[in-house]
Amino acid sequence: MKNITLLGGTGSIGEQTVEVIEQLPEYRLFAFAFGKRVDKALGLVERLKPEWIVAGDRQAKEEIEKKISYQAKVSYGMEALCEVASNDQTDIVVNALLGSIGLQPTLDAIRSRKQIAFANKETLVTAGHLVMAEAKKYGVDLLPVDSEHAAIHQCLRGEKRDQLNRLIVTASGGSFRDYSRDELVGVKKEDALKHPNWDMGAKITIDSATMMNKGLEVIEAHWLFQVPYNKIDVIMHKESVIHSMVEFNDLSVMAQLGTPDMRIPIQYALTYPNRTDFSLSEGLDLLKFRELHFNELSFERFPCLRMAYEAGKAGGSAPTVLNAANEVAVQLFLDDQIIFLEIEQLIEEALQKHQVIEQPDLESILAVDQDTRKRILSVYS
Ligand SMILES: NC(=O)C1=CN([C@@H]2O[C@H](COP(=O)(O)OP(=O)(O)OC[C@H]3O[C@@H](n4cnc5c(N)ncnc54)[C@H](OP(=O)(O)O)[C@@H]3O)[C@@H](O)[C@H]2O)C=CC1
Ligand SMILES: CC(=O)[C@@H](O)[C@H](O)COP(=O)(O)O
Ligand SMILES: [Mn+2]
Repeated sequence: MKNITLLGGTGSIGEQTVEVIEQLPEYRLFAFAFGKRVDKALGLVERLKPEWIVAGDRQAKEEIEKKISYQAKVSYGMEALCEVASNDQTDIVVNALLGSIGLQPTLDAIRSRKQIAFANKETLVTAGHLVMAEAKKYGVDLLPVDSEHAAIHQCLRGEKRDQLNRLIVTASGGSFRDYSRDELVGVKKEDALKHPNWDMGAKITIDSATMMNKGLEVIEAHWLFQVPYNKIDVIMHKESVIHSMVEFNDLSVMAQLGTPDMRIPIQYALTYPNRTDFSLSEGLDLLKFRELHFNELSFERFPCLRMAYEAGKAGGSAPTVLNAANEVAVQLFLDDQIIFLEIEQLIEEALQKHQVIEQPDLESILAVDQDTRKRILSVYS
């Protein structure tokens, strides 16, 4: 039996992870961490009865403690998140947290040599150099849950890394794929939240619409697969059937295809290196699509993608600023404090004002992250 600790259990990936675990007889949910959504957490923990529950704050802890129908250890806050991610009983940590808040629990899970199923891309964007150095030191594999990275991971299985030409990451185009720059001016939040192919959390759905999601994924791919930015291409593929591709030196291209259902890559990461039957959705029926489309992505139309490449190539603390500014700007948009196009403006300004620190340590990363957020928020409070 494998004990799973699920961080971000009330989220879109978290809830789908619970559904996957319910179908896997050799796996049990040992611990469940969430933020503020107590009633959602309650419904999920009552299904799988984890021994340990970690809430985001004291209020959520006290509330869930009162409502829960069985005996469980309940704690709260960052220290508890790190403790649960690294404790002896955990075999696999699923990091489905949203945002750079996932950095410290990830480092602690790595240092305790846990298998990690990794969805929390912001952590790799904010401090990829620290995470990968620790992963190397402790011999831990980060098994990608993000669909593009799960695809690349599968395309690379058994291949020699020095025979890789480039990664080709696919992008759906998000909610406003066919809009011109002018048409983006008056877009509504409700429309931005309608992703054409995936049902996901609010933040990543907005990231898809700005194309920052693909930018974050380029940086995530750089770190996970140790590939330089000039060997990572992005291509628009509106159907999200091909999840990504790898080109090798003999010009063979490997692609991974599948129904757009995140439970498939979640199960892949949990069961790796095995594959197990999957019964939660229908297999891919290419005849339903008949045609697959591919288009160029322009940096003029999608400046967030340009900024992500630039920040990734600049390195040091630049991606930390990119990520923190994006997290704050998206939240301001979701809170109706800014319009859609101001998201990219706030990020651009934050990057321009920042003096890049080379090889920042954890303390510097955390300071840059907080400072970026504070500077932007000071204008809106
Ligand atoms: N959704 C998807 O299909 C995909 C998501 N990803 C990535 O996976 C990650 C999660 O995405 P998604 O599931 O959509 O996000 P959601 O917003 O749906 O969920 C985020 C989770 O993180 C928890 N959380 C947030 N802040 C804290 C905190 N301070 N302490 C403890 N828990 C916290 C939330 O708790 P609560 O809600 O209770 O406050 C929630 O459980 C992101 O990095 C995203 O980019 C990658 C590929 C696909
Ligand atoms: C399901 C998943 O992995 C998301 O990151 C998805 O890729 C979003 O789609 P786009 O960013 O391509 O619109
Ligand atoms: Mn993705």
